[in-house]
Amino acid sequence: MSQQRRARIAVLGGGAWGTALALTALRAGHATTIWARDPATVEALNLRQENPRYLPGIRLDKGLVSTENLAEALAGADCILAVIPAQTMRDVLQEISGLLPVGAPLVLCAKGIERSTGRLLSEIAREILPETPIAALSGPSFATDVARGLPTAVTVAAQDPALAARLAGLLSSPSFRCYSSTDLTGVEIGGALKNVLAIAAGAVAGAGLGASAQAAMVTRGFVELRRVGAKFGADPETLMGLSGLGDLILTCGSDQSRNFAYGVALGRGDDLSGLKLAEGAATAGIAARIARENEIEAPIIEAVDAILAGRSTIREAVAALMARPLKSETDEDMGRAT
Ligand SMILES: NC(=O)C1=CN([C@@H]2O[C@H](COP(=O)(O)OP(=O)(O)OC[C@H]3O[C@@H](n4cnc5c(N)ncnc54)[C@H](OP(=O)(O)O)[C@@H]3O)[C@@H](O)[C@H]2O)C=CC1
Ligand SMILES: O=C(CO)COP(=O)(O)O
Repeated sequence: MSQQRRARIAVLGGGAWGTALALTALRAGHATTIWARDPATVEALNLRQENPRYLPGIRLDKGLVSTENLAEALAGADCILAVIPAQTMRDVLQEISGLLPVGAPLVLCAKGIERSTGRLLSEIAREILPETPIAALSGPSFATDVARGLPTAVTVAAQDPALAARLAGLLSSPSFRCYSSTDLTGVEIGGALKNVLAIAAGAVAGAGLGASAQAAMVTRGFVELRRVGAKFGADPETLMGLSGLGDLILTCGSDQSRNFAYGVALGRGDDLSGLKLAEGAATAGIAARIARENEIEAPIIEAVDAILAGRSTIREAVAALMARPLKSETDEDMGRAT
């Protein structure tokens, strides 16, 4: 879909993905303001066209504006991109309620499930901002690739098909292609759970268990992602798309993924403190709980949770996975995957 008129876009979050998405909005022709809470980041974005903390070494396009003032960032915005970690989303949405321009859609760009409640980010947003149209953006997209202008495709989902299509048109540019979807839940589940599976794949790599084990882990992990998705009412086709399978392919095999890198460190037995944001570490426990409470078979997600919680070692977890009762690879349970 072609680019739409010049709009005002507010991006909440001056991290790697917030900065990269702000660049895409700018490149799509929109007046774009980043809200960041860190004064040094605001100054670097405004005065030096760089974000040394989160995108070191990347020269940013001219024209990006940043502010520490939330009301200033949101004033007159036609669209708001929420790009802060999933576990902080509730607090930030509470901060912006009362400041949002009427009718301006909120696009959730974080990938995770709220640890304390098991809620998807769209559910939290609807709870706090009942009048605001809600959408989500997800898919295989490393911030550094996007900031460098490398070709990238993602999915933008909203329950209202017209809103999804409008946002896809608004945010697309020659190097950033947005597909639209009405399966908001599916897109959110895919993005949240692939992070947990990327930790599993990284742990297998870090523990030196081999490429074959890694492929098996990703494939069987994808079955679990589809099972959980089915329980939430996600369309299986969505999970086969950019936000499910696409993002798994990207993040389960690349050190560029912070979740994969976290898993590698876990597998090697390295110190995990000081690593970059790995959303899967926060989502694993709640994803495992959701699976248990809904009687969904999700042994890999449960293993990641058990390892992170110190209840199991990687070798014990892998041995337990290998010792599970033999079964058919596919059957009639949920999209034929078991
Ligand atoms: N990086 C990527 O390639 C991609 C990331 N994502 C998703 O985007 C989300 C954000 O990731 P990303 O930008 O990479 O993370 P970063 O760690 O790079 O940046 C996080 C940003 O959020 C800010 N922040 C953290 N907590 C709060 C808070 N309580 N209130 C306000 N601001 C806060 C940080 O501010 P401060 O510096 O002050 O701490 C920082 O600006 C994650 O859910 C991630 O999964 C999705 C696709 C790609
Ligand atoms: O979600 C991402 C790419 O699509 C980024 O992955 P990481 O958060 O693992 O770096």
